[in-house]
Amino acid sequence: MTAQLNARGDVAVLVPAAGAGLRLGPGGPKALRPLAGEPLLVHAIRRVAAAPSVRMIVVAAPAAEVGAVRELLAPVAPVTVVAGGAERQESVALALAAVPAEIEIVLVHDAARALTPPRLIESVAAAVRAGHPAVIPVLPVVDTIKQVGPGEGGGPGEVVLGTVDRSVLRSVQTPQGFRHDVLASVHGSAAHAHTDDAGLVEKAGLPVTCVPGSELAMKITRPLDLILAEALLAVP
Ligand SMILES: Nc1ccn([C@@H]2O[C@H](COP(=O)(O)OP(=O)(O)OP(=O)(O)O)[C@@H](O)[C@H]2O)c(=O)n1
Ligand SMILES: C[C@](O)(CO)[C@H](O)COP(=O)(O)O
Repeated sequence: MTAQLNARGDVAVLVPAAGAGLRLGPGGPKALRPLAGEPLLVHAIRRVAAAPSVRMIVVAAPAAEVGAVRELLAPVAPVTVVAGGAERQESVALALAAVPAEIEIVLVHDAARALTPPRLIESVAAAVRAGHPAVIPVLPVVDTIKQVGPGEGGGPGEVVLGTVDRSVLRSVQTPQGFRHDVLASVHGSAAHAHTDDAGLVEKAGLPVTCVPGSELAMKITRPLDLILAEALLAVP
């Protein structure tokens, strides 16, 4: 049976959580590492489940942890847990296969963006509901961005080839939202690896619409991010 939250919701949220977390340093799978005493995945799922549009959550867990993740999340929210794959894209495809056809809006959301507020989930879902086939939350880029290449003579070090106009660049977050048929079609025909799901939609020539992202949706990637996330949790 499909685990359901709000039966009147029209959104399924896929939560890829099968990554190793290599950039976080030694330890278990990232989604299961603690933040203020609870696994990152628990923080993430609690916030997803609090978004009123969400009818179903599918978590892609590390293959060896499927049972443990089911037990961990049982008191948090009704979730479907599947085994993830070797790459994020594969984990998303495996989770997508568990979503029934009648759910028309599918969001893909990293477990690593554990503090994403429910209102961002709602705003992405609303934009898909309004007719956009693919929607991403974005933030402006704050650093100056340089394009670099190998130095002369192929020696060590890089040299700057140019400065990119940052006013046209955006930092991309999750959840990314899609019409179910669009996401299924681009994942079904994906020939190349992409770092996000919207990349597959772009490749298929469909428009991807941006909505304002949130600083709270930061991706916990490196050790400093855990410290920042803990500080953010302490903000009333
Ligand atoms: N094979 C994979 C790889 C990643 N992910 C998930 O995709 C999200 C974004 O990935 P990232 O934050 O880069 O996590 P990791 O791949 O675990 O990080 P690293 O590259 O440092 O190992 C995470 O929630 C991660 O668990 C996944 O489900 N399956
Ligand atoms: C999907 C994503 O979070 C958008 O910013 C990001 O691309 C995932 O990062 P990864 O390092 O490729 O897993």
